Amino acid sequence: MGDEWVLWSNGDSWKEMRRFALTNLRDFGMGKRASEDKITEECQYLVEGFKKFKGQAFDTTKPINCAVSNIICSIVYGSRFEYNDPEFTSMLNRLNRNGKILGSPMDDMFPSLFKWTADRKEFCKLTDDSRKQNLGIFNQIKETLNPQMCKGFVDAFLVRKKMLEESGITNSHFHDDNLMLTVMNLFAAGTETTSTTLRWALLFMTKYPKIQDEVQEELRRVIGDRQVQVADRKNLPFTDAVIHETQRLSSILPAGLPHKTTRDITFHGHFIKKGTTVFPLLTSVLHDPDEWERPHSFYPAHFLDKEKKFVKRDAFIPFSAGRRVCLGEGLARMELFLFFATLMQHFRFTPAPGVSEDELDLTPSVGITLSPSPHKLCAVSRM
Ligand code: HEM
Repeated sequence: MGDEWVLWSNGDSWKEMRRFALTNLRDFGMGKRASEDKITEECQYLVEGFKKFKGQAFDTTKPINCAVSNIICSIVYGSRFEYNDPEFTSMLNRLNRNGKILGSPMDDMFPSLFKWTADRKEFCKLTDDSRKQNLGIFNQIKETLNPQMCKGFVDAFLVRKKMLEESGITNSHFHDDNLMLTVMNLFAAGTETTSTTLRWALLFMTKYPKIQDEVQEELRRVIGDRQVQVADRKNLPFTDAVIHETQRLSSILPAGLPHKTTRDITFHGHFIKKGTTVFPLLTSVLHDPDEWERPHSFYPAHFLDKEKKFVKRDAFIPFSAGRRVCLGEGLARMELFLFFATLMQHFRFTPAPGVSEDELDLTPSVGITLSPSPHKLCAVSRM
């Protein structure tokens, strides 16, 4: 990844922005109740979106992207979008295309050559369009800004910026560039990852109908027809194990995000010079044959003990670990659980007519994340 695209930043600016994002995301959505309400509300829109296909085969990408993205939009901007709003769809289309470009081997491994490619030009144009669109949204937010009633992250940032300016502080990290960078990073980091994981989960359920049966049976027995809640998770060990196994096997960010060493270091006997770019290969842990009984199969029992109770595994690190661990882990886990369980309650997922379960292809398509190859599924209503 070219240096200037590194997610977030380093040093004091990173520290301050990460702290502010965590506090405010907690206030506007990552706090358990607020985000649960937002996701629950969005679950209903997603179910309606799926119902529109009346059991016919369709590509799940768009409705899932919209639902997931709406959670981050309501936290960041303070409101959600309709799935067919052109402002929203253009935002998502640019994000998807840039995800593909950023995941190309050229960008990841040869950033200096990437600078000269046509993809790079397209990437810059799309990023510029997103910036302009965000500027428009920020201006609208500024017009109605009420410091006593912040609706989302952007409001809170603008209020803090104004407060610092009024007290004469001119060199703070709360400037327009950091607002733009943070909002674009939250939007990118919070959409494609969770949405791709959900699409893998539905594909696995379609390919392995007996596992789908077991999830639906557990949901029927424990929840019935009512809306599933985060508090139900502890009573749904099989469903929880299926979600964890989806994240483990799909390993959507196989090489994590690149980091630079801040000093010379010897790691496992290898000397690494200060300033070296390091890729933490998450897949080497998520698929490690010394850690997992069936590293390359979809095997939810990895996360169940003999009594079929859920068990945590140390080698489960799809969100990475350490100081730079995914900032949105809590939110992502909540989204995955509520969206997945709700979809399982409402629909039976089957392959498109004429396609057998065996024919469903699990070869990933390479982009900034590893996503399922293009495919269609039928969502047959169960309620
Ligand atoms: C299934 C969903 C997700 C997965 C698998 C995932 C995974 C990751 C990984 C592996 C990293 C890199 C950590 C490192 O640098 O070592 C990361 C960073 C990050 N993620 Fe996530 N993520 C997910 C969802 C989200 C969501 C919903 C948000 C939105 C709030 C988010 C925001 C971020 C941010 C801001 C960073 C950069 C943190 C920093 O550098 O301080 N992620 N994520």
